[in-house]
Formats: sequence, C-alpha cells, structure tokens
Amino acid sequence: MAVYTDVTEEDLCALLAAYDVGTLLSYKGIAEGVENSNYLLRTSADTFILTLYEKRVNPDDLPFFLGLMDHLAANGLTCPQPIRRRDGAALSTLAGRPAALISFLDGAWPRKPTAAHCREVGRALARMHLAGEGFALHRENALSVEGWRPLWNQASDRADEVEPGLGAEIEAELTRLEAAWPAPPSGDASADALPAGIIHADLFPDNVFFIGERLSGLIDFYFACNDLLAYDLGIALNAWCFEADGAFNLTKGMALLDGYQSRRPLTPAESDVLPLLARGAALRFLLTRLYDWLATPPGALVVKKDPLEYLRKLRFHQGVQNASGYGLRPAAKSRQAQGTSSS
Ligand SMILES: Nc1ncnc2c1ncn2[C@@H]1O[C@H](COP(=O)(O)OP(=O)(O)OP(=O)(O)O)[C@@H](O)[C@H]1O
Ligand SMILES: N[C@@H](CCO)C(=O)O
Repeated sequence: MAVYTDVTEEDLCALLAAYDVGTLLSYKGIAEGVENSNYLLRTSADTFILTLYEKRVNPDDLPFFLGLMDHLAANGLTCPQPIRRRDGAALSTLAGRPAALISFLDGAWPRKPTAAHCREVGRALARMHLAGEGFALHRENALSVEGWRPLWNQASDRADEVEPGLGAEIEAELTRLEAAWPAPPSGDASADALPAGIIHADLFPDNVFFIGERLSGLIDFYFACNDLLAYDLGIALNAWCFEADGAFNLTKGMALLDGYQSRRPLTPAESDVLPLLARGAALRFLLTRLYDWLATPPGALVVKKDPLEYLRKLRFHQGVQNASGYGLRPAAKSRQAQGTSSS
C-alpha cells in the first residue's frame, strides 16, 4: 500500500479550515500507488484526494506539477486539479510533508486493458501532448538517459541477486543506449528534429481512469517533464500492450498508435526512432524497479513491482527493427481504418 505518512483527524481538520471545502466527514488511506501517500476525503461539500509528497518528489518541482494540472485542464484535458486554499496557495504542509488537496476524478483504472482501452489511451496521450503546448514552466526529465547510470550505479552490485547475469545484461544495454540516444531537444525546427514538449512519463493503466470503455481522465502527473513526445509513446507501448505472459500484443499496439495518430500524426523521424525510445523506456522502468526492489526493506507496506517484467519487455524491443513491429501504420491509413476524423 502507499500510505507512508499517517495523518490525524485533528491535523486534517486544521488543514481543511484553510480551504473552502466544507467540513470533514470521513477519510481513509488509499492502498494503491507506490510513490506518494494518498487519502480519500469526504467533506460536507465534495470528495477530494489529499496527496502527501514522499521521497521521490522534489518539493521544488511541485509548482510545475500542480501548475501543469491547471494548464492541461484549462486546455481541455480531463484531469484532477489542485484546490486552492483561501489564501490562493495550492500547496500546504501536513505531518511535515508538502501536501495538496486535489479534485476527485470519477472512474476506475482498467485491470484488464483491451485494444479499445489502448486506442482511447493513444488519443488521450496525443491530446495531452497538444494541451501541454504553451505551459510556461520547464522540468528536465530526471529519469531520461542521463539519469539511468547514476541509478544503475546504486543497484549494479546486487543485480545478480535478482537474476544471475542481469548485471552484465543491463550494463551492455545501458552502454548501447547511451551511445544511440537522440540528442536533447534543441528547439531546432528542421524536418528530422524530434518534437519535444510536456510528457506524462508514467502513463500506466493505473493512471488512466475509464467509465466503461470511455476514458474519464488521466491522473498522477508527478513524473511529467519536458522530453521527446515520442518517448511517452514508448512508455505507453510498454505499459499497455504486453500480455501477462510477456508477449507483445500487436492489435493493442496498433490501436494505441492509431488512437495517437488520430490526433497527432507522428513525423517520419519519430517513427524511425520509436523502437529505440521504447527500448529506453523499458530500461528506465527496469532500473527504477530494480532499485526499489533492492532498496525496499522486507515488511515495508508497499507492493514492490517486478523488475524482470521489464527485462522481458526490453528483450522484445531489442528484436524490433522498425515501428511497424509495434503496429504503426501511416497516419492516413490508420485514420481510414478507424473510420473517424480526429474527434
Ligand atoms: N484525483 C484522483 N481522483 C480519484 N482517485 C485518485 C486521484 N488521485 C489518486 N487517486 C487514487 O489514488 C491511487 C494512487 O494515486 P497515484 O497513482 O497518484 O499515486 P502514486 O503513489 O503517485 O502512484 P504511482 O505508483 O502510480 O506513481 C490511484 O490509483 C487512485 O485510486
Ligand atoms: N509506473 C511505475 C511505478 C510508478 O512510478 C512502474 O510500474 O514501475
């Protein structure tokens, strides 16, 4: 579960007094998630989420995350929004942690994603990339290629405890990706420049809510940053399009990419680089999961995520020659197949 920090009813009532949100009726910790502590709050006015920001969130980044939610919502994306205090601030302090009260989003994340879900996710991801345009704040991706080796250095000694040979395999892959990774976005507008902007960077099924097969919104923007837009697609392909037995599901890949391209067609340069970016995305989650796997003490109240799931995904990407291996087809064709316009 992810409730690292306990809060008392007394502290909570004192906190809510700073907001115009009615009085507390009930609250409970939310077991899901691994990063932050989340509480579901019912007040006489509405339902809210209270998030206390934990270890991996740098407090200096909070204005970016909270401002981004406001910006995306103002530009038509359905996502939670920070509730302002009476003094206008979005951030509070509770139990010694930075904390924010966030609007509650209806829906539930899909436990068994279908191709229809994947198509909706592709659309929503493109919408988010477009809605992010014009956001004034900037945040480097701390978990892009430059961040991988420092993470690896903290886990490499013990990697073979998780699987014999894992250390050598990661070292070789990291070295290859460091050499091949595209240069950081430069603002260059040439045809082969890769489009960059605001990315979600963690668009896993547990961060996308649906009501039936209709997507009701995206949550958890706490890894969002500025990076290559197609890298976000690489992350989403990893998170949504593999089956439990480790096989890549081409139908889901096609649906996700068609959905994306119905709103934002990929450039030829993005299509070319997608296998590399998907491969890097697999290594990124392999490394963070491996680090957490080794660093989380036994008995900690959090469900550890399996690093080896991402080793299997990484090996799949190593064999993908071009983006058609994920189901990518020319934007016009994918639109015809969907029989939709860009609505
Ligand atoms: N705005 C919201 N509306 C409704 N439920 C929410 C909202 N924000 C969070 N939740 C609930 O809390 C859970 C955990 O939230 P979130 O994914 O933000 O936590 P996290 O610890 O940052 O997780 P992750 O491991 O995905 O990074 C979600 O799965 C969802 O059930
Ligand atoms: N989505 C991440 C955990 C949250 O950072 C993972 O599945 O490894």
